[in-house]
Amino acid sequence: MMADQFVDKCTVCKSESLGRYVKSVAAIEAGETLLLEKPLLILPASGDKRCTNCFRFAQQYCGKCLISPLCLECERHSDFDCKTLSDVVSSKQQPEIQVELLKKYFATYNILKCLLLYENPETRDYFEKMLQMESHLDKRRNTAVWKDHNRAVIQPLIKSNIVKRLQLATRCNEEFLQHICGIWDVNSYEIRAPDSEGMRALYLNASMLAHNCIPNANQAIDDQYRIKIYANRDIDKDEMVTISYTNVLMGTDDRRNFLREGKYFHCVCARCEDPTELESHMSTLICNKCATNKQEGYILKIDPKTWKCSNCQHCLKTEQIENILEKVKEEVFHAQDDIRHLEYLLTKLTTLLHKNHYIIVDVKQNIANMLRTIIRNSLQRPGRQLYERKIRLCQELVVLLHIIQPGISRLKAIALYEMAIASAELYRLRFGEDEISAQELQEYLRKCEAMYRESMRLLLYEPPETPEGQLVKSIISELRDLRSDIQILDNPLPEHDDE
Ligand SMILES: C[S@@+](CC[C@H](N)C(=O)[O-])C[C@H]1O[C@@H](n2cnc3c(N)ncnc32)[C@H](O)[C@@H]1O
Repeated sequence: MMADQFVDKCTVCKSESLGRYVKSVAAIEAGETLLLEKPLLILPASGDKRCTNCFRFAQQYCGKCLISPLCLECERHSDFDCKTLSDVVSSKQQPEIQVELLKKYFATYNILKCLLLYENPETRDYFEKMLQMESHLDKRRNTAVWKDHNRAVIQPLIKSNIVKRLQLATRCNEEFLQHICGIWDVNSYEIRAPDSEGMRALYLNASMLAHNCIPNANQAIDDQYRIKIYANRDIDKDEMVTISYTNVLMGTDDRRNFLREGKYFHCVCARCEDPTELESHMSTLICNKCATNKQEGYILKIDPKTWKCSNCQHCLKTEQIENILEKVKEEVFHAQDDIRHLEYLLTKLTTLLHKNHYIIVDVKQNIANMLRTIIRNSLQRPGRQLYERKIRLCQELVVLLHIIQPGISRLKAIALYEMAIASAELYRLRFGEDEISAQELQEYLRKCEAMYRESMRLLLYEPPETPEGQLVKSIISELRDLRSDIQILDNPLPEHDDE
């Protein structure tokens, strides 16, 4: 449970607008580890009931304390938690603990886990540090999320009488419990559960990093739920160290909404403030007036209410754009899982949206994923068009990622890896059909080798026990095969003389 500190090159500062944030006090090189930290606590995602011992889905309760959720395979959980809770639950003191209420509103257990940090003298300091985290209590007061927590967690917890028996009893009023709920909503990281679904983890130090949509640091979580923060580019002395709280493949409106609704701030980073999103055009529409006149015009958001063509100055209201996007999203939804339909839609949408628009990128990602499955599961060798299409999609994604994730990027590494696999297969196929010479094949395979190497370079800083870390092993094995092919092409076997 020990919380590890940031390296000496980082320090925690405070400002009016950001609260606490992390800054570099010396130059940092791309790839340098800035923090490796164990979680303070892991909790299920909202609506899930997970085993408090192993985090698989829970089907029963601990036979001793009666309220800790467990899976069918786990019989025990933390000795301290179990003893504290069973003492409380089995005590004859009045008013009686409403165990059934706690079970019915099982999210109450998440807050109990936080309160148990205080009960345990060994973790009490961590609990107090947790309380210093930002909860945006005032911005959340009486909002839908506040009311939800009140209904499903806080009131049942208070009515169950359990908090009255804890050492924290006098502090455990609605406001205090809302503060803890807010801390989790604002500061927790989404992590992968054993079944690959999501759960949440809280880290005392990693929670202090500010957000930027083009961050200079990446986060990675290993199989023991430790978080690693590393620089994704060189960071100058006195720069703010930032990570991204959002998905980089979302458009500005969606990123800003996510940050406003979940993290309670308005992002003013370089990407959000630029209507072209640093020329990536991930939210740009095509001006059909200009297109009719065979001109190129891009419709960009120039203020919260207006979108304007960069060429003919034609304006649209934000509601009009929202209606267009709503319809497009519906069409995409109906085309799900049908690769031909998605390809058709893509052709249709490119007259309406920029080729890098986030909806187009999403459709392309869907197609690329389906192609991966088709290529992998084909009994016969898949047709070359499939490989060509896959390569093109990966190339386009890599070009886009150079703009929106310019430094060390996991997504770029994966796209390069998939591009290298498909390219090597395609060139081998073309060689097999006598379409390219041995020398050309060798040149192409060398290009694939360069892609694999670049992919590996981008994944070097990922902890080995993550899917991306494991990918490095696959790349090494692919590289070995590739090099052996290149070598054979260098020294072809002598022609077999049949006579
Ligand atoms: C995970 S916490 C970061 C630590 C927090 N500043 C503190 O003092 O505990 C997230 C909160 O930090 C602030 N924050 C982070 N990045 C920000 C940014 N780019 N602009 C404004 N506020 C930001 C917001 O208040 C946000 O809800």
